[in-house]
Amino acid sequence: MTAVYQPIARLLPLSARAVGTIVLRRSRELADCSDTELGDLARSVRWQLRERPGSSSLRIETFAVVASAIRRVFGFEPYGVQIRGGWQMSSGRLVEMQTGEGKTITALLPAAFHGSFGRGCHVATANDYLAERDADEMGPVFRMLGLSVGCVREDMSDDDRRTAYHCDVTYGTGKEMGFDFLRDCLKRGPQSGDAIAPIGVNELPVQREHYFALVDEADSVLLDEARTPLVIAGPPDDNRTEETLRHWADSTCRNLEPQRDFVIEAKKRSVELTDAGCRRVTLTARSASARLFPVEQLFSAVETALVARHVFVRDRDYIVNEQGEVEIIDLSTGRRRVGSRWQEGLHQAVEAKEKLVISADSTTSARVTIQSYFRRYRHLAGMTGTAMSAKLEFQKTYRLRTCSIPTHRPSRRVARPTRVFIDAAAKCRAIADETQTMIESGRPVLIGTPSVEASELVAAALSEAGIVFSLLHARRDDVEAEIVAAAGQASRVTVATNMAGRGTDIRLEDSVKSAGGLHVIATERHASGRVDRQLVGRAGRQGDPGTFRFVLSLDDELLHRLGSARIAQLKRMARPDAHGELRADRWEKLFLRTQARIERRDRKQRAMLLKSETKSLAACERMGIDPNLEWCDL
Ligand SMILES: Nc1ncnc2c1ncn2[C@@H]1O[C@H](COP(=O)(O)OP(=O)(O)OP(=O)(O)O)[C@@H](O)[C@H]1O
Repeated sequence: MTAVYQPIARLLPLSARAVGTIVLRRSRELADCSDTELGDLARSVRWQLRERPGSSSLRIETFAVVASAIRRVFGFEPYGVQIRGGWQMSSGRLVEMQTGEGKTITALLPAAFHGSFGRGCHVATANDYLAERDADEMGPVFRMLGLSVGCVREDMSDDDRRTAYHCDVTYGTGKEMGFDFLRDCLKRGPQSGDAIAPIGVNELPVQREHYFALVDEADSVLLDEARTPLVIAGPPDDNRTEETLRHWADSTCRNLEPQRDFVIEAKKRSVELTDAGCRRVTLTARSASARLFPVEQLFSAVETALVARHVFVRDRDYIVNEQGEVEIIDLSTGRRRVGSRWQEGLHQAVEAKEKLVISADSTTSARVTIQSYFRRYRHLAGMTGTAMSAKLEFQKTYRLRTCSIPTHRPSRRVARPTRVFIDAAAKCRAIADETQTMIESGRPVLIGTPSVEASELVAAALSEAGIVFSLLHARRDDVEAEIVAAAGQASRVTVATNMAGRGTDIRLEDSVKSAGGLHVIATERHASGRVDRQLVGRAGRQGDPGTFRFVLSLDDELLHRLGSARIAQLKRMARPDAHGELRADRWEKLFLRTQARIERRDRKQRAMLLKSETKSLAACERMGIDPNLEWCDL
């Protein structure tokens, strides 16, 4: 009978390519057996694997069984390159597979393999939409093999979370998993020392051991999000004094003048008061309660208020939701970071600027960096379309070796030459013209913008040109799945922030494929080149036709880091044509150089965070205390 495991006689050494051939051959042999027989075979292989976890023959059989289940559920079998990618991940590698090559299906192979050991396999993705989508769509494959699947979401109760983590395979965002780990640390309490008993102590943890994590969109989860540690806030400080201070600082900073009273450090996103500014602050009238603050605290509050007013922009860095709360927008994903708050009074300063109720400033109870959270896993693997450029960082930080998997079919994605304009208005006009040309030929267009604010600017230009479009950004995340599902229809125009730039699979109608596929217009270069490559990777997937173009301007957010004086100077030097267009061959380099500089700075910032974390971990280890709990008196 086909559904009986037969060890493969001669196995090693085997190349990943040969593994692909063997797995496919074996999975085709399993085509005749019933679903029940396949499930029984999966169970029997699983028990044997627990006895002999290192057996390559059993791993191949597991892959063949998963490949067979994929064919039954989706109607197609995995490609040889997907099996190669899955094999590398099951061996603890980080795999670069081009955008649209089918990484979600590929992940089933290593996830089912490691999920077989009954110790939990965590599939960490970049956002809730992807986690839920993948758990729903991939669930039937795991269930056919007798493996349980769960998904952790932000709004879940502890009991539901515990159930999800007790499944063989658990989907969720990297952040949510990190926060669950921290909440478990708080429940456990410090391992030694006279610490204050935490809230919820003695409750059961929700997570089990950290056995295997497979990180999807690995560069976003492990690098971009790793610049800020995950923090759980403790009990708030007294709020009345805070409120007085923030309101006073906000009204004071309105009377201060840039350059004379304060200097903005655009690169560091900070503001410093000059001597004249300090004098002006000291002389500003204060209410009785504001007089209680020492002068240094007043300076610092005014500087924070100035940052809130001049550096942080509504609808780019944050939105104000219907409940009148400030919600931070993650610049690399374009999504709201629910529950996240800026520290050191900045959140309150933004609330004062927006005339909202000032929330209490919280203290920190527990924290962990993304780096040290994922280094806890016994086995770590990952996949993304953009890994090779950060290969060294992955190796150094996570001890992850990166390998690149070729595409199944040659890519038919074509880059159209970049266009650069003198200002945002000229750029938006050109975007509207190009969109009009594309929709006339029956092609859908995806216009990627870096912020809610920028997407509304483009939207206004399209409306003016009479173009109908759908808008997707952090304030409209409830209609995300609907908009993405329609984005591949003929002549459909979608304007989206980075939310649609990663992971989204825009499926094309047949007529669209013959018209030339999806056209992506990237309206700015992002602070990271990887994010740009992800956005243009929405076109030309799975060997489909597709094109993309960068349309930039000297008003772009990326160039703000150069400072307003330098931008004004560049504009004076520029020689635009009658439509405001510049010679891209000369100007594109400016964008690429600025981007490279920011990437270097971000890399350094992550390295520094890891260094300081490593030091404090070593100190905690020497003292035998839990390094994630802040109330421990170090
Ligand atoms: N073996 C296969 N045969 C046919 N279609 C496939 C196969 N594998 C995946 N696909 C399809 O390819 C499309 C792209 O898949 P998916 O979104 O997983 O790509 P991806 O590599 O994760 O892309 P991205 O990097 O943009 O997230 C999906 O519609 C999926 O159903």
